[in-house]
Amino acid sequence: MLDVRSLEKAYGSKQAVRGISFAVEKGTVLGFLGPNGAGKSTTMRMIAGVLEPDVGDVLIDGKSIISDRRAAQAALGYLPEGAPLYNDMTPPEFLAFLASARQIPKGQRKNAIERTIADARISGVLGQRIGALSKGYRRRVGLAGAILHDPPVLVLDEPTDGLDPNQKRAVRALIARMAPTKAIIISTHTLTEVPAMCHRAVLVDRGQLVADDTPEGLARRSDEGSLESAFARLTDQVEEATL
Ligand SMILES: Nc1ncnc2c1ncn2[C@@H]1O[C@H](COP(=O)(O)OP(=O)(O)OP(=O)(O)O)[C@@H](O)[C@H]1O
Repeated sequence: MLDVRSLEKAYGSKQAVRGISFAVEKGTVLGFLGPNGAGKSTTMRMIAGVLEPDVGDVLIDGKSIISDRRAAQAALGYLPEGAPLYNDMTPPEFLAFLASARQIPKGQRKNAIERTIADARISGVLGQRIGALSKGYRRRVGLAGAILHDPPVLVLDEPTDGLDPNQKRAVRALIARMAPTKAIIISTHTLTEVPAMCHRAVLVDRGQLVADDTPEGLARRSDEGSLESAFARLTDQVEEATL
């Protein structure tokens, strides 16, 4: 359902992504892990079609993000890092705006917005301006925007960032509910939530993929058998290089 092929991206002389490939099938939640600066957000932005790769392509539901971008983006929901939102709008105004931009048929918009408000658990803040919401609620409104058109592929850059434990649990539950019918990629720095949330984990380091395994398989690659120690071992050189 999502096919990431040999992506490369440089910012000037900085090679941020150096040939990343992986595929995600329907029913899979993939944790996209790596240290700060590993290239996760850059890769996710290329998958979402907001940043053009220097090399490579991404197929979303069979459509190329390069040569058939509109069709590919129609099959994709993307929550960017620190999601940009329209601060003067209320959440329903924002969702109505997106429903129109996403060309959801007029007769289906009300239902889509109501379903999304319930799924993202934002019914308590519908009358408030997005700019006045707490960070956690803004994150959930961003998530609502990503799932409004019920896309088969979701790319979520740190969806639980800034949420309190209850909200984190609600987002994890929402992802679990959506998982059987979608291919989902989630980046997170909270390794403890990976086994609970993800079927597979891809670890990137300095722009390259260094592991692609189940969370349990990844954890077994360290002597201690924990995800934290496997993460440290597999990305160790970067830690030393930056000390
Ligand atoms: N717009 C940009 N211009 C120049 N360099 C950039 C830009 N965006 C990212 N980089 C660099 O590219 C590399 C990869 O950054 P990226 O944000 O993709 O990493 P990340 O894995 O998402 O990191 P984090 O976990 O800190 O969010 C880093 O070295 C970063 O400094």
